[in-house]
Amino acid sequence: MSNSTQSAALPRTAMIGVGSMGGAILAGLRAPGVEIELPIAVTARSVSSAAAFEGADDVVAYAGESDPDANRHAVRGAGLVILAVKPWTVAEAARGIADALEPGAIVVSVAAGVPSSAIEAELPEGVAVVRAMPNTPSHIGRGVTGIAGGASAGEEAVATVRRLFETVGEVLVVREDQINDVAAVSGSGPAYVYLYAEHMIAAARRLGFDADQARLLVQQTIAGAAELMVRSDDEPEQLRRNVTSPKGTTERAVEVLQAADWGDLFDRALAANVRRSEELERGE
Ligand SMILES: NC(=O)C1=CN([C@@H]2O[C@H](COP(=O)(O)OP(=O)(O)OC[C@H]3O[C@@H](n4cnc5c(N)ncnc54)[C@H](OP(=O)(O)O)[C@@H]3O)[C@@H](O)[C@H]2O)C=CC1
Ligand SMILES: O=C(O)[C@@H]1CCC=N1
Repeated sequence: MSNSTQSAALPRTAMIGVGSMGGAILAGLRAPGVEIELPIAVTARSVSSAAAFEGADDVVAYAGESDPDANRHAVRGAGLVILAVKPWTVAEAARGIADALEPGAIVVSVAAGVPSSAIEAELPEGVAVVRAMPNTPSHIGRGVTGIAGGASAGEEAVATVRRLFETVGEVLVVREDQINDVAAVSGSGPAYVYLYAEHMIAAARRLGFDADQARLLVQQTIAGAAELMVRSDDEPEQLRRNVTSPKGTTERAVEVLQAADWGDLFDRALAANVRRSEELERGE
């Protein structure tokens, strides 16, 4: 990797689809201090989604509903193109932009269950395809993204995509056959945390706290515990033991929780997630 690849501003970037995930990456890219050639071009299907960017000087938005060539307009002049549409529409989106892509463009797909080969089949020679599996905390620069180059992607393309996702959090380069596992752990992971938060808030309310009180107690507990885990050299198990005084109150609650066999529960949940990626790969 050359020094210029490491230090240069990110190239002009187009984002095809700017919903939950595309929007989170975009928010991270628009944060102060991120060096990227502007404007970032984004597309949505509906006029109402694109209208959210009216008046922005760093983003230009197109809507397929009013402009059938929206995606093609967006990718013109872009060195990086992020496909952030639903998995079952990725191949069609790639086909639609194929002849408008800049030579040497890098196409990054964040879709679950869409192999790079399926995207490469729609694109001209010389376009590098990289898979990425980010997560929504990218919105605040705290994402984690697994990336894997397809057969068309050389080291430099993977390095550029790495720099892209490093602007919105941490990056792990993996083999493409590990992307489904990344989706199961960290791509979907925030949902598991929010599910835990939902249940803790509901349980706190049943103890008698009002909605604001319950939200404050649970939100700050999760945020504080997560930040402590990130900053500490201790493993989560030790951090748990630090809370669990012998013969104390935590011990009793943890005993109840452990009885639910979380190991088996998480094995089954992650396996179900991976199976869904495999179904998507088969077009189901
Ligand atoms: N959500 C997540 O946490 C994660 C999602 N992913 C992947 O990200 C991808 C997008 O998921 P998500 O963001 O949740 O989905 P959303 O439904 O939130 O967003 C989809 C976006 O695509 C737009 N869109 C639909 N069709 C087109 C089209 N033909 N051309 C341009 N834009 C179009 C939609 O526009 P409109 O708003 O007008 O409908 C919307 O902006 C999926 O492939 C998913 O696997 C990966 C990791 C995590
Ligand atoms: O639920 C999904 O399919 C996407 C992929 C990972 C997170 N969200």
